[in-house]
Amino acid sequence: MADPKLKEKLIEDITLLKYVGINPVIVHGGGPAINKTLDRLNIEANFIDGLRVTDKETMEIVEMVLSAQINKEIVALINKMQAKAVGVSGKDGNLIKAKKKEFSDPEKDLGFVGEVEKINPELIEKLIEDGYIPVIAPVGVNDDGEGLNINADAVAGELAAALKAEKLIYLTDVNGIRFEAKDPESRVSQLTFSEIKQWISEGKIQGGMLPKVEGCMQAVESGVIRTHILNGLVAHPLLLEIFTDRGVGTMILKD
Ligand SMILES: Nc1ncnc2c1ncn2[C@@H]1O[C@H](COP(=O)(O)OP(=O)(O)O)[C@@H](O)[C@H]1O
Ligand SMILES: CC(=O)N[C@@H](CCC(=O)OP(=O)(O)O)C(=O)O
Repeated sequence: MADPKLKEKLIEDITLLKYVGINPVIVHGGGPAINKTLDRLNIEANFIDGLRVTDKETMEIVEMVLSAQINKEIVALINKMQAKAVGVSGKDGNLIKAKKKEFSDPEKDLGFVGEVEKINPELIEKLIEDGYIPVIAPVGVNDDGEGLNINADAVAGELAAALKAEKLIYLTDVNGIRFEAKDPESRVSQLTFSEIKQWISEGKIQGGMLPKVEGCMQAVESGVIRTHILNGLVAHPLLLEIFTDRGVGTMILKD
């Protein structure tokens, strides 16, 4: 999504899906954009296990960049293409009820980082019914109405499960899950739950790929029929996956 041309092409394909009767729901991230703004403000970005350490000041930036900047950029692009989009964060309609993410190690405190407690999908269902493409920023809300920063992959998995989506598709910067993370030729077209658990324990799946496979497994357990991890850096990944038999990316399956 950092490449404006690729972003536009992708959004075009999403509007095409809507046009032919499929109901896409977009969950976006924005880690690099948050880092850029923090850098401009001379605030240091810190991560523990791939999650951003989010103090109050950082949370203000996270919410601003995700909900106001990235979200509205995507919404405006869709609307420009004659489709209808509405952008929301987890605060709207209590869409993403969240609680602070706690760790067994009490030394580990990420501040305003949350995990999903409950998705209230009614608002999204209503928007779909009315012909809109919902665009969702991964900010949750706690019981006190405070925003919590949640990994976008985790939100997408939870949301697909709550919506009983037919498909969950993660777009990333590699051609799928690989036996050797750095070797594109070692991509596998399918991976089962037990293989995933094995690969995680052997360190073959790690870093940013972890929340994606976890999201896929959770979605499948909740009734989502197909889950995929695809390369967002090639042309038309969604169309290839949905409308052709070409095996792009990796599909996650139950054993
Ligand atoms: N087995 C694996 N196969 C492919 N990529 C992997 C694997 N294990 C870890 N990764 C890493 O996961 C990254 C994708 O996650 P991430 O950087 O969070 O992407 P995004 O920003 O698209 O969500 C890849 O660039 C790769 O470095
Ligand atoms: C808790 C946590 O780390 N939240 C992420 C939310 C955005 C995100 O997930 O963006 P990407 O998909 O680009 O990584 C963050 O602050 O960067």
